Amino acid sequence: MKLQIQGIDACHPSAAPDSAPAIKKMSLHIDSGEQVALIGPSGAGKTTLLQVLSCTIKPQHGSISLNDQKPWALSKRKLQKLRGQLIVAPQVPPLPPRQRVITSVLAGRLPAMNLMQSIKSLFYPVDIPAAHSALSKLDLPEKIFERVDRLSGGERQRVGLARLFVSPAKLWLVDEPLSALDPTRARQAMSALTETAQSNGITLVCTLHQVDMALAFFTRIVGLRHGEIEFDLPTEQVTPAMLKSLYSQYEHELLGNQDRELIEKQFERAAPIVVVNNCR
Ligand SMILES: Nc1ncnc2c1ncn2[C@@H]1O[C@H](COP(=O)(O)OP(=O)(O)OP(=O)(O)O)[C@@H](O)[C@H]1O
Repeated sequence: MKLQIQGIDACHPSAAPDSAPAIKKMSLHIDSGEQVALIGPSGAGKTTLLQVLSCTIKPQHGSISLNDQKPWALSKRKLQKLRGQLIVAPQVPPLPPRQRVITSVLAGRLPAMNLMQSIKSLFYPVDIPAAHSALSKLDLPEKIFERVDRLSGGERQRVGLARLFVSPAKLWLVDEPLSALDPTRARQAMSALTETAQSNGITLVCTLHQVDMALAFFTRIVGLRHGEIEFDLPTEQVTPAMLKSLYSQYEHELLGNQDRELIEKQFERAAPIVVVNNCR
């Protein structure tokens, strides 16, 4: 799916009336099948941008189009149909506690279903092989019939990501997919997401706090700060100086607990990290 925003201002519906827009005069074009990482300090507007792209937040100014359709000019029914062509993976997936993992995973198909199909699917999870295959990509197939409230935080996050793999959507909007994952699992998940998206021609837009992951797995990086795009570049053109400027006054977010020299070396690395696919 192709995305285009032009001169967008956007605010959260619950924001104070006098607050500055979370997204300011932003323009961005993303081609069908592209994989883009959104990085930047906390509060930069990454999640808000995903909400604008998912047609959850209506911009105050500017225009947006998805596959050349202007969502906010569509009828309710057509807007719903358009939303069915995309899927959002929030940072904390909304998983009903007593639900089985299989049902939660297959819920990835709900946005593309009508009401009757959705209700039926909640009671009769029919496609066990698809759920199993999706969970296997994240090394979690043995939990397929487990209850969601018996999973760890990282396992829940992986269930939320497994939804993407069963969805027919052509646009994946993924918010902080690695926040509850250890480094090995994080690489495994990132590898599964980018490889599956690429082989299925899916457009992937993903917010990340882990800059090294963004540099290792994405070909295009958009740096956001204070609701504006500070840079939008092919990964190989992103320099340590740009990253320092993007995170200036927020260096703790960039460096975390790692040594500055180590992370600078990571920025300079051109080749992707070697991914361990089976880490059990
Ligand atoms: N539900 C909300 N209601 C009102 N304002 C909000 C809401 N969510 C975010 N904001 C504001 O919008 C701005 C952008 O927030 P956003 O969540 O998009 O940033 P972010 O870059 O995703 O941050 P983080 O990395 O911490 O998730 C911030 O100033 C924030 O305070």
